[in-house]
Amino acid sequence: MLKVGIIGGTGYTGVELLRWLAHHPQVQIQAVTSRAEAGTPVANLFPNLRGHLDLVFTDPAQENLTACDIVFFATPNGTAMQSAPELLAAGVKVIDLAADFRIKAVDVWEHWYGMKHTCPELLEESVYGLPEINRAQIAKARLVANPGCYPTAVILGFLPLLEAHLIDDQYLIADAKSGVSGAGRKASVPMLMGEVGESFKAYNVSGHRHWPEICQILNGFSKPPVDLTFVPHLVPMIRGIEATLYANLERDISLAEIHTLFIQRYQSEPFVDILPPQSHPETRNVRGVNLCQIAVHHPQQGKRVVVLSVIDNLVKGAAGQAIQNMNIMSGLPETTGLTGVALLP
Ligand SMILES: NC(=O)C1=CN([C@@H]2O[C@H](COP(=O)(O)OP(=O)(O)OC[C@H]3O[C@@H](n4cnc5c(N)ncnc54)[C@H](OP(=O)(O)O)[C@@H]3O)[C@@H](O)[C@H]2O)C=CC1
Ligand SMILES: CC(=O)N[C@@H](CCC(=O)OP(=O)(O)O)C(=O)O
Repeated sequence: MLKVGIIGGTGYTGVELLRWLAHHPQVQIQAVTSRAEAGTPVANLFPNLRGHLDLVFTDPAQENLTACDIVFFATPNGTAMQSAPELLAAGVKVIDLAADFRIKAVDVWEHWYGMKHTCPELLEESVYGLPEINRAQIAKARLVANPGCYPTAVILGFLPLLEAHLIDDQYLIADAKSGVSGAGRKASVPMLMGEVGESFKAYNVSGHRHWPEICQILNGFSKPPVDLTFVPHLVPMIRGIEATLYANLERDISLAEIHTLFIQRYQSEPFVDILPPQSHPETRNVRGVNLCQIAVHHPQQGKRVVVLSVIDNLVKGAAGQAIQNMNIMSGLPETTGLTGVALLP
């Protein structure tokens, strides 16, 4: 059994980790922390876990996690970097759901995250935890940087086209929409029902911190670096991300051929599902499951390809992908404890 610790168990990604790990056949949760709720039984705060978990939140400052095999950080940016070096030195593997180890260039990270990195020496070693591109490195990693939610949806959508050099990498557009759980569980006025409900807006159009993350990964498949415009939006739903991706085709190609390219690229990926051409993926069809559904379009058979990509931000965009990474790092079948069907309606 894998001994697992979770730092930040009261947030949305933390409780999502608990929901999945409570029934993971190879996991024993050793500790789950919260500063504000230390001493509270987990099931008191989250009654959906009653009967599934018999744990009490503990104070991270009092918790010794060096006996764990793996520790998940489901904490704000800038938290995992404070304790990761000590855990790694004790032989504990670390999966950070935040962004501390996602960006390789420390100056870029410090610019976008507005703080000093406390262990830049770990940036080279950390592995970007997107199994669809980095499976072999994840299997050997001690430190995994779980991808951001928007980057997961956007990268998986553009990837087959860039790998096949089918599109102009100097003109990429990602128009993405997220539900409010993407902003976390902490109270904030802009996330109130009265502010978000019955409304729809773009935000951070001039620059969102996921832009350098997406570019860093896409640049691995492009020379020169990609020119990407990324525009996030907030929609009045709780879970889900829909990314509509636009690119210009470099040569004549039919929709059937583009579709075949996607099918072949992801044919052995358990958590990427390519829908029939011209489908319209819906966030509700991936709600609560570790899955990215993608469909391709070729409007008017013109020069533009449009890719639609949906995920649940808390599952394939966070906790589910983190458990997928844990399975790979531990030599377990990748789908262990991660199967399920989305709830409709
Ligand atoms: N929500 C989403 O869709 C996604 C989130 N992420 C990332 O995952 C991380 C967690 O997100 P989310 O669950 O939404 O966040 P929340 O704000 O909902 O939860 C944060 C958790 O971290 C704990 N925490 C806060 N500060 C500290 C600290 N200094 N030391 C230890 N624990 C701390 C909080 O509990 P307490 O204060 O009681 O200790 C709480 O349990 C973030 O970095 C986020 O960017 C990534 C992908 C998607
Ligand atoms: C709707 C909303 O606010 N979404 C968040 C992104 C999600 C997130 O938590 O960011 P990471 O994936 O980098 O951890 C935002 O735009 O800041």
